[in-house]
Amino acid sequence: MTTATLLDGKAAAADTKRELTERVETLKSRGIAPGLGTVLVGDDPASHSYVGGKHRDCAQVGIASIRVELPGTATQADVEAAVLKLNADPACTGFIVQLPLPAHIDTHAVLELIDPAKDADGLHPANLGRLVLGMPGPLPCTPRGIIDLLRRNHVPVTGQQFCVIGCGLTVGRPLGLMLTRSSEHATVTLCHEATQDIAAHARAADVVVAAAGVAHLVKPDWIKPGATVLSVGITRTVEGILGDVHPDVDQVAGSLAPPVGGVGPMTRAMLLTNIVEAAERN
Ligand SMILES: Nc1nc(=O)c2c([nH]1)NC[C@@H]1CN(c3ccc(C(=O)N[C@@H](CCC(=O)O)C(=O)O)cc3)C=[N+]21
Repeated sequence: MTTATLLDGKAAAADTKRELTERVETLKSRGIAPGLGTVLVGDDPASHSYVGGKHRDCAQVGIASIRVELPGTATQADVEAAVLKLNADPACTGFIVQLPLPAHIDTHAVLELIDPAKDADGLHPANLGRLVLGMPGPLPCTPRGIIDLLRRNHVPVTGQQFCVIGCGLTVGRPLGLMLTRSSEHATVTLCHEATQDIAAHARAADVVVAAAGVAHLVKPDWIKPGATVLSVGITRTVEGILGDVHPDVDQVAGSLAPPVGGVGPMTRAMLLTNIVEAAERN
């Protein structure tokens, strides 16, 4: 039995960061200093580790970073005040509010307060609307990272059949929108909790994207031999990180993005790309 070719997100992210370092130099020579802001609420260790990674990335490519941390007891008004402050801060050219926010916070109200021109996640309603309309603007980082990872590995997209499992705000939903744009023109089946026979949809696909957050959901017999598979969702257990794709899928797939070192590093690289592009637009 053969094993799938690795879709190496770490290597692709390193290439992206090299390209961005040059663009940041050019911006600085024109007197523009890009700066990423992050708003982190509460003390979830995973969120702290992600945000820490984002600031390390910024330092690598020469982007300044502004870190705002609020306690888990922060009120709606506290979180909204932090957003308004970054909107007004000229040193911050783009920022994100790390999700998920604590349950007592109205996430949509917070996202809607972000200045759309500083929305580094592409999750403001105006920017999601621009995506639907095919207008230029910041794009959600994980779907953008998925498409870029496929492109850098010469995996065909146009005309291909995609099965996207999970239709959350940060991955599945915007990925479906991006893949069906005229620049990609893929055919997409978006599956979710109420889908009957997800396995049958997956078996019909040239590319399967698993972003449901259910450990080992996608089994080897769900995959058409030679298909491309991306394991995006993760579940943290005491034994370690489990992806949405069962490890034995490696024996059937043609290429595979693993749950660690796959799409994650590309998500971070696309955040930097959004920051640089926003600075270039202004
Ligand atoms: N407003 C907002 N925007 C996001 O983009 C966002 C978010 N909130 N909340 C959480 C999810 C998750 N996410 C990841 C980013 C990088 C890795 C990543 O770099 N992972 C490393 C491993 C890191 C580890 O060990 O945990 C890897 O795959 O090699 C993972 C997950 C961004 N998200």
